[in-house]
Formats: sequence, structure tokens, C-alpha cells
Amino acid sequence: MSSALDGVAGDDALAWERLPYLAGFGNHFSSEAKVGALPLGQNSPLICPYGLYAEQISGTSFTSPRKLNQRSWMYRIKPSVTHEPFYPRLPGHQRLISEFNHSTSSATPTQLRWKPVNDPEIPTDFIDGLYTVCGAGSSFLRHGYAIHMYAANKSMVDCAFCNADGDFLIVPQKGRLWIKTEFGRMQVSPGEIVVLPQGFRFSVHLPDGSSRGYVSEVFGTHYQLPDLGPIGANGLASARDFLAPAAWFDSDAHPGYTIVQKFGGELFTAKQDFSPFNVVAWHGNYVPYKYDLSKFCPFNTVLIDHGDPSVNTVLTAPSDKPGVAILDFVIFPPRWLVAEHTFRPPYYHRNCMSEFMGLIYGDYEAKAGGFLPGGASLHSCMTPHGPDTKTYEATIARGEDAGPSRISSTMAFMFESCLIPRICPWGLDSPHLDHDYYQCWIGLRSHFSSEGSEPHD
Ligand SMILES: O=C(O)Cc1cc(O)ccc1O
Ligand SMILES: [Fe+2]
Repeated sequence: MSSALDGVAGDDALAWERLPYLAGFGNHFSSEAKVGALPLGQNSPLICPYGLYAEQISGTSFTSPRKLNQRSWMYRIKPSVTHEPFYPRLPGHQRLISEFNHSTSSATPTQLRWKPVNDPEIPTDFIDGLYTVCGAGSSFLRHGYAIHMYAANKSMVDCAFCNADGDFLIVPQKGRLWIKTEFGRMQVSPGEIVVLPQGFRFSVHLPDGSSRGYVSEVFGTHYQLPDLGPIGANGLASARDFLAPAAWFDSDAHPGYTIVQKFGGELFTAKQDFSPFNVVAWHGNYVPYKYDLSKFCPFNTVLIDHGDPSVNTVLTAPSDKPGVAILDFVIFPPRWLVAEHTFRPPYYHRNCMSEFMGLIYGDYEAKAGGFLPGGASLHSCMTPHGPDTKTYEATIARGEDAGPSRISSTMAFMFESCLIPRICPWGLDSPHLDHDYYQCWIGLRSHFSSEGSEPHD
């Protein structure tokens, strides 16, 4: 082990609570778990310090413009290539999809809502606990996204996952994740998110047992901080609150270590006799990172009308069209509502973008019931939606004189995409699908009066 804090068995809670991190977003970081392990002045010396192997991981093409280019260098005990061949993982895992077409998934404009899933009945690790709900495009064509959810109760042991298809953004809803990566370790609790970019190997330990959450995956693009436009130079998610791991390594023998590689949505395994977490030092700007959503600095209405939710964008994975995202990650955090003579909840709307929502804790401001922590909803391109009847009626009943009110103890989020999602079998066949979802709006009555005097009785 690299230090007394290692606790590689994965159960040393204090060590995981007190892990060191490197702060910043998009930085060119350097980190060494042994002083002098990073070569000086070059990336690939003939002999690296401590006899380490140099290995690059590229997250963008070699020739991507400098401002977009992402790559890192690792100095490791053995290079990643030291493994037996990849074979399809058996038994096959049918629940992950990364090509969205007629044979894998269905189209529907219906408003969809899912109840939270129960804990798995059999021991299930993070990999086996993942299932795809919806998505669009193709990992092979490097364009699109997938939305997965997970429910797991078992830690990964001597096994690492590697997603060759895209970047994972994980939103834990229940249970902490202790994640080993090639760049170091991260504790990620509900209320935090973690991004594991394409190609990084990682292993998930579940210190709290039963765990569940949401995962968005983007193909051919990476998450970045949104422009702030007229907001100015500060606000929303601040670069300094993003945390990358500090170098840490495992030099123990691990006969029978398994790498599970997701490639085109299918899973392959390869055996090796060492841990992939054998990187003694690294540098670069292609890194895993986490972010605590409570650090978000929201901007909102201070006089009239409900602003568009884009004002609460934490991260965006852009398409090639300016202002159009393959996937935005947007949150609805605690905040004050102060607008005057305004319908304060989200407006009724239809959107050319598609909106997948999840709830980490609390209640969502547009739904008085039915949208539960751990549940999800999907309102696709141009599908009408908005506050349910109870929320509408309660808002109107409060009247014009509603003073400042605080939305507290809640954290909902949205994955919003310009690409229309197709729904995977789990999403439509699931017993968790709420077939009565549409009922939440059916009670909205007409208050129309041709006299034009009293809009509501
Ligand atoms: O539909 C939703 O609940 C998400 C949403 C929230 C909001 O405040 C404004 C628009 C919007 O789509
Ligand atoms: Fe919406």
C-alpha cells in the first residue's frame, strides 16, 4: 500500500472521509503519491522515476483545438495493456443500451413517471445494478446520450469498470459511493455528483449497503461549465468547488483481477494479475471529479415571472450547435421565491428539448405528490407538462399577497437534451411505471369567464 491511510479493503471509513482532493475545473493538475514520481520536463523519459511506465489517456482527439483538448499522463507500476484478451461477459447483461433504434427501444410522446425501485433482492454490484431507461443516438457514432439508473447492494471486489462509450455523470440518491479510480479515491455522498470520463477505470464500494441513483452518459462530448452570459463572472457552480482525486496507488498482488469494459453498450471482461489502481503519479486535464450540489449559487427571479431552468445549469455537454446541449445537468436547489403577482411554480410548457428528471431528496415544487425521491419522470420533445392540479390550486389559493417563501430541504435535477430519447424495455415494462401519471393534470379546471372579471372563483 502507498500509505497508512490506504485501507484498501475499502472499509476504512475515516480514510475515505478525509481523503485529499485537488480543487478546480479544467485545470492542468499534477499529483504524486510518491515524491519525485512525476518525470520532470518531459512526459515519456526513457526510464521513468521508480521504474514506472508512462501511459497517456486521451479524452479528445490528438488534434482537438487546445481549448477543448483533454488528456492526462499516468505513471504506473504496470501499463494497462498487461491483461488477457477481452471476452464477452457471461452471463450477458441485457440491461445496458448505447445504440438507440427500433430494435433496442421505443418511441412515445407520453408523459412518463417512475416510482422508486426497491433494493435488489440478490447481491448486486454497481455494474449489475445499472439499467438503461432511455437515450438517443449511438456510442459508436460518438453522438448521443443514455440515461441509466442503478440499484445495488454489493461492493465490487477485485473488479474495475471501464466505460469506453462515454462519460458517466453519477447522481447518487441513496448510499455513499467509495470510488477508486486510477487517479485516486473519492467519497461521493447523496447530494454530490461525480463525473467519470470515458475510459477511466473505476471500482465502486458501497459502505452503506443498499444504494441507488441516476447516471447520465454522453457520447462524443464532455461536460463543461456553462457560460454565464449576463450573470457575469461569478455564480452557479464555481470552478473551485470541483474536486479531483489525489494520486494513490495499490501495489499489492491481485491474482484474478477483472476489468469489465463497456464497449458499444456490451460488456466484455479481461483478466489481469494486478489492480488497475497502480498509478503512482499523474498529470493532465482529463480527470474524474466530484461536486457538492449544496455549493451551487443559484440565480433567480427577484421581481416577476418564473425564469427558464437553464439558469440553474451545473454542467453542460455541448453539441456542435451553439447553445444546444447533448445533455445539460440542471438542478432545482433550495432558494427563496420572492416574485410579485407571479405564478411562482414552473410554468406550463412544451419544449423542443427533452426533459428527464430525478429527485434526490424532498419534494419537487411542481408536483404535490407522486414524484418521489429515487423516482423519475420524462417529458419528451413537445410533450406538454407542468405543475399538477394540487400545486396549481394551492398556488392560486395563496393569492397575490404571497410573501417571500423559501423552498427548503429539496434537491431535484433534470437531464435535458436536444436529442429525443427512445425508451428502453425496462422503462415501459417496469412495474414501477406510474400508469396514472396523466391523472395529475386531468383535474385542472377551466376558470375561463367571458365576462373577464373574476378569473378564479
Ligand atoms: O418541467 C419541469 O418541471 C422542469 C422545469 C422547471 C422549471 O422551473 C421551468 C421549466 C421546466 O421545464
Ligand atoms: Fe419542463
